[in-house]
Parts: sequence; structure tokens; C-alpha cells
Amino acid sequence: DTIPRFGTETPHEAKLAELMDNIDAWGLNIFDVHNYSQSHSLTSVMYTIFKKRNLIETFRISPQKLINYLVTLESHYLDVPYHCSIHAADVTQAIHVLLLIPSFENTFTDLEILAALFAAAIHDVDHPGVTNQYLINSDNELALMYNDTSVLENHSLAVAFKLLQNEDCDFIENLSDEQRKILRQISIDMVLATDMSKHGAIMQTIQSFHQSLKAKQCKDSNSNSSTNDSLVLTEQKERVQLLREMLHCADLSNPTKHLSIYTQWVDRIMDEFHYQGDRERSAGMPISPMCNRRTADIEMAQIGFIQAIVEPLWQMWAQLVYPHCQQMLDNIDSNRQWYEYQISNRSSRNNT
Ligand SMILES: COc1ccc(/C=N/OCC(=O)N2C[C@@H](C)O[C@@H](C)C2)cc1OC1CCCC1
Ligand SMILES: [Zn+2]
Repeated sequence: DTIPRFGTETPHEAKLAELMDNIDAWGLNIFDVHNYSQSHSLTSVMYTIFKKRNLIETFRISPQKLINYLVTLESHYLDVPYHCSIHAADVTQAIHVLLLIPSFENTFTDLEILAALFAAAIHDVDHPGVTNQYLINSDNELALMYNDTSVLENHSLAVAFKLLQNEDCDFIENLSDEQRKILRQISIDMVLATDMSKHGAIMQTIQSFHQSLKAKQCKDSNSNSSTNDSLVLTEQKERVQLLREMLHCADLSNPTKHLSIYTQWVDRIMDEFHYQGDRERSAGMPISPMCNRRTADIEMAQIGFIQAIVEPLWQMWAQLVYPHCQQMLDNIDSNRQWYEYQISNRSSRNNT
């Protein structure tokens, strides 16, 4: 039986095709993709990217096994407001676009690109919609299993690789042992780096690391080589460092999107955090920061999130790939201004 164009059957294939024409664009509306793919945004986005990047030929992937894996992976994302399969599809498409930046034209091997897309697709699988801290505080068996260390990130990796052991889902069967080892190594490194508790460490190293890359890049441009724009990294270790940052950027990319998309993610994360707060309140536990729906200041929290975490990270990233990624910085700025306006508007409303 032939395989559907986007990996899954849908009565809206024409509409999905129209959306998928924007698979390389930062403005793709992932919520529309989810609706028109019969809630298979992760499968259809991953399958479309794999086809477009010729990864199915390059790694002699069985399309059916790829789809079997993707549909199974997708079904292991839980129906939670934020950390669901749409978030995985969103982050996967984001890292695909970041990998298209001309600065990286000659940077990564096909195997590294395969690993990066795989890591993005799996990075939050089976996420229960609560934070690591909540799992630790509530003596959850996952915290026991992973000794309170990057609990959710370790769990998603274990679930994702367990699913690969299923014979008819093993889409990487034709990779050599060495390639499989490298794919696993890079995926583990990247997914563990999505633990927000590692954010500070990433920000510490990013400055000096990018300066050293820019220095090398300038040397190339002096030689007037055609690759003067692209960053050439000789060490796999350095390329993985860059991929780690890239996934972290993609994971924290909501404020870099158009307002109409960004506000949907804000509603979802606040639903998730407030539901966690409800559970903490009824369990008599201290309510985590930003998780108390009774005292929440959603606009202030987003302004703080942008100023403290998202903008500094994306500024570092945009500097490395200048002039690319200016659109992301512009969206962050206009989105922050919109939230500041909501707050100013709020106080004047109260005065009337
Ligand atoms: C659109 O907004 C967001 C998108 C994504 C995330 C990601 N959170 O995942 C990590 C996590 O779970 N944390 C991180 C840390 C900041 O806080 C810890 C209690 C837990 C947070 C967002 O907004 C938060 C931050 C400000 C208001 C709610
Ligand atoms: Zn995530």
C-alpha cells in the first residue's frame, strides 16, 4: 500500500500540502498543521523534513518503519496543554529552519542533522505536564529512578530509545554500528541539555565559544573562500555544542514567533503550570513559582521570561549567525512591548 504524502491519511491533504510549502519558514502555523493532519503534526512535520532533506535515501530508511516509529512516538506524548506532540513538532520544525541558516551550510554532517531532528522530535516524549521539581517534591517514581537529576529529560530519552527496539519501528536499522552509536550519543547530549537547570551553564560557555567560532570564520573570509559565511568546525565535540545550543533555542522559541502563535503557547504553559499549582495546593505542598492561578501575573511573568532567559539567549545566537535570525529578535521585542502595553492598559482600565 502506498504511503500518504505527509506520512498520515487525512481528508485535508490539499490544505496540509499548502501549509507544508512553508516547512522552511519560521512563520509556519504548527497548530494548523496539527488540525489538518488529524492531530499528527509531529509525524507529518518529521516525515516531510526527512523527505525534503533526502535523509530517507541517505540512510536507506524504510519509509514504513519511519512512519511506524513517528506515529508510535507521537502516541507516547501525553495529552497535556503544553508539553504535548504539537510542542515536539514545533521544536522539530524550528531546528530544521535553524539548520537551514547559510552560516551552517557546510557545518554539520548528514548524521548530525539526523541526530538533531531526532533529538528534537523525542525531547519531551511522555512528559506528564509537571516540572522536575514537582516530581522530586512529590517523591514520584521517576525522580527515584533518575536520582532527582534531569528526571524528565532522562525519561524522554529512555522512552524514545525503548520504542526503537520495536522491530517494525527501527527506522535506523541500516545505519552502521558506529553511526548508531554517534546518533545515540548526540541525541542524549542534546536532550539532556534541554533541562532548564542547565540554562545557566549554556549561557556561561556560549559567549567565549561563539567568539572563538567568529574568529575562525573571519580567517576564512580573508581567504575569500566561498564558505566565508559558513562556520566550519573541525571537532565533532564543537558541532555537538552548537547543536545543544540550537535545540535549547528551539525549545525556548515561543516568544520569537508571531504574537498569534506565541499567545497560544502562553495559554498552554500557564494551563500546565496552574494545574500543577492546583495539585500542589490540594496536596498541601508549597506552590511553585508562576504556578499559582490565584496570584498569577501572566504578562509580568512573560516579560520576565523574555528579559531574563529568552532574549539574552537569542541575542547570543543571532550574533553568531548575523544577519540571519534578526526576525526572531524583532518578534521578541514586539511581543515584549505588547505584554508591556497590556500591563499599562490594565492599570489605566482600573483607573476609569
Ligand atoms: C511561553 O512561555 C513559556 C514557554 C516555555 C516555558 C518552558 N518551561 O519549561 C521549563 C520549565 O518547566 N521550567 C522553567 C522555569 C522558567 O520555571 C520552572 C518553574 C519550570 C516556560 C514559559 O513561560 C514560563 C516562564 C514564565 C511564565 C511561565
Ligand atoms: Zn521542550
